[in-house]
Amino acid sequence: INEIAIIENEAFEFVRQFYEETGRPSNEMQSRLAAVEASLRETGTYSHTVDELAFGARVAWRNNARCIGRLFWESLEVIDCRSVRTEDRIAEALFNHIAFATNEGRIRPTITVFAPDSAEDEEGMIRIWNHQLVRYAGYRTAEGEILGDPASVDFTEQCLRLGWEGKGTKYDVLPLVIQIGNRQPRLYELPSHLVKEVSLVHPDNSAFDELGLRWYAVPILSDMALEIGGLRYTAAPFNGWYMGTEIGARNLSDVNRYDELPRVADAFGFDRSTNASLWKDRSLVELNAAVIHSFKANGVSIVDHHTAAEQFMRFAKREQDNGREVNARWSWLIPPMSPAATPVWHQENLREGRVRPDFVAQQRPY
Ligand code: HEM
Ligand SMILES: N/C(=N/c1cccc(CO[C@@H]2CCNC2)c1)c1cccs1
Repeated sequence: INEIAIIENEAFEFVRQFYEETGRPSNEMQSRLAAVEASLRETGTYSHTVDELAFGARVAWRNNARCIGRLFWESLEVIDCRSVRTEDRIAEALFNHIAFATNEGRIRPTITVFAPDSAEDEEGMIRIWNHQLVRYAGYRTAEGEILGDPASVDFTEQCLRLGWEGKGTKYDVLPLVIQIGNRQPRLYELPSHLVKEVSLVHPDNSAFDELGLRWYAVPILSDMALEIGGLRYTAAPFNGWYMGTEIGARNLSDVNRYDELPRVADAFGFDRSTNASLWKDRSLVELNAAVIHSFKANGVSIVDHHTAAEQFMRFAKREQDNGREVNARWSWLIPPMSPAATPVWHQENLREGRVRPDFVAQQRPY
């Protein structure tokens, strides 16, 4: 019973926020509140209207303390797939998400929302096992080395266990793994024409191009839950565009990721015998410059960390002007490269609290 009371509190708070923030009449709010209460009493759950769902997804983005890209929260494209109930049709919807969001490179921030874990005719919770819809495999080799992305080793081993066979290259795109309830998870290879990738080249140094570095165009997070008004959407993949440092200062440069800084340094002839040459810093700058240059040259949306930081400051100001508190975690909002050279670094009064709607981490399904 108290579980229903908790859902009811969250539901009423969300419905009130929806009607007030969108300027809908209060008499309509009252009748909506009564309908939600009746549904909770009869079935222990309720359903969002399409407008409530879209508003909730956008506000969840606006609320997330760790996102630097929130200036554009109102333009999120919301695809309602709550009626899609088979693995095959979920896979089809995910293919459509990739194509729609990629948009030939003019990336559209998009979320596809599948049924919540409390849906009435539920056949079981829907989970996408992938961390992101597009990501590279990581293989532990016989010599104890890792080929590909070390961050993907566990998931890759699950895919192999479930019957997938990778090509065994450094940049193998992983399959989708979709599970409903505790049924056998189903695997779906991504059609290659859907997966846009960017080969990384440097504007001033062709020796860099010989490194053969590349990355995929669109980051589509698929393992977080979207919580709105007491309902939990356990499969709600969402994408924006990349901030360059994610690829250049973490994914390709972390020692426990692709660890490419030594090879970048050698392509520029930096002195790697001493820290004092700042060869790692020089390599980070050149690698990140190559990422931004290559994405733009290929017409793929990307934002540099200075522009992204300025956009966040504009977002924070606009929220304050609208009388809303900004939910923010400083340690995530500063970029991993030249953080003190961005205005976010010097922003003192950033606070974080528990807000809803929001995106939340969920337990790994494997
Ligand atoms: C439009 C361009 C966007 C940019 C440039 C951007 C940038 C970022 C960056 C750099 C991070 C930190 C990631 C990390 O350090 O690993 C982040 C976190 C996050 N972003 Fe955004 N974002 C964008 C759009 C979105 C959208 C559309 C959503 C959801 C609708 C979203 C939700 C989140 C969430 C939930 C996190 C925290 C993830 C976690 O806790 O692991 N972002 N964003
Ligand atoms: N640019 C992005 N970057 C990320 C946003 C959220 C999470 C991540 C990856 O998070 C991993 C888990 C925690 N750090 C790495 C990356 C976006 C992905 C989806 C929408 S925007």
